[in-house]
Amino acid sequence: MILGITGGVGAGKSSVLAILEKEYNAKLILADEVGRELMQPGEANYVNIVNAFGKEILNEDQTIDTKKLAATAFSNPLETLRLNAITHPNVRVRIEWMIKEIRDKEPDALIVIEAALLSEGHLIPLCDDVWYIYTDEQTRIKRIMESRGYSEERCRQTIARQKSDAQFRAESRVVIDNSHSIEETKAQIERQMKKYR
Ligand SMILES: CC(C)(COP(=O)(O)OP(=O)(O)OC[C@H]1O[C@@H](n2cnc3c(N)ncnc32)[C@H](O)[C@@H]1O)[C@@H](O)C(=O)NCCC(=O)NCCS
Ligand SMILES: Nc1ncnc2c1ncn2[C@@H]1O[C@H](COP(=O)(O)OP(=O)(O)OP(=O)(O)O)[C@@H](O)[C@H]1O
Repeated sequence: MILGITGGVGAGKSSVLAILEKEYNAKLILADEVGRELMQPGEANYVNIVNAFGKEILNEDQTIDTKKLAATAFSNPLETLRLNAITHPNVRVRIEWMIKEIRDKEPDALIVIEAALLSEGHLIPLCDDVWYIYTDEQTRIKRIMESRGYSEERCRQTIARQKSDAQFRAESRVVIDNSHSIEETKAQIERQMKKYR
């Protein structure tokens, strides 16, 4: 079965993934990691990104400077759409390949795809179920400030740029509330996993 995991920055997606891997032997696919891999020179998205955003985004060694790309691509919504239109189709194709590879070795594997942009990347149709990892905003901000040293202002800005709580809920079937202890989150995961047995 394929499970999609989505949610905003610092909501606890990675923490839930770690539990699924350790306790349920899940095979993990991280969409952002796939996206970054496909931006490397010689990979499927490299040339199109450089053509769209210019040689100014390159490092001296010709790799893409992700900070420069982010500054241009996230400067306005149209540029973001442009980047997503270039990257998402190949990300999806690569993820479909990864699923096939996992299933060739282990037909009954639990496969988990993690993406904040699960719906934008057209990854929801690949999933048998979708979980939204929810943490109340105040707790998220506190955790991100502590773990990543971001200012409160930067946390709020990032959250504001992402989809709203209502949007995430609308595209998911299950809500995991990670606002409390990790043990409480584990118990919710266990309840869900029991339903699939
Ligand atoms: C463009 C990339 C390389 C920039 O990486 P970098 O580590 O420098 O920055 P990071 O991701 O932390 O983002 C930098 C800043 O941009 C903002 N930002 C990130 N993503 C988005 C977005 N989609 N829309 C608006 N702002 C965004 C962040 O809030 C942050 O403040 C990176 O965001 C990336 O790889 N994006 C594509 C990922 C992808 O294809 N995922 C697959 C989804 S299906
Ligand atoms: N239930 C919890 N109790 C306390 N701390 C938690 C809990 N869940 C997650 N955290 C901590 O909060 C921070 C953010 O969690 P995590 O990295 O899992 O979020 P994320 O959704 O993967 O974020 P991003 O999308 O930015 O990668 C981490 O430092 C993590 O250890």
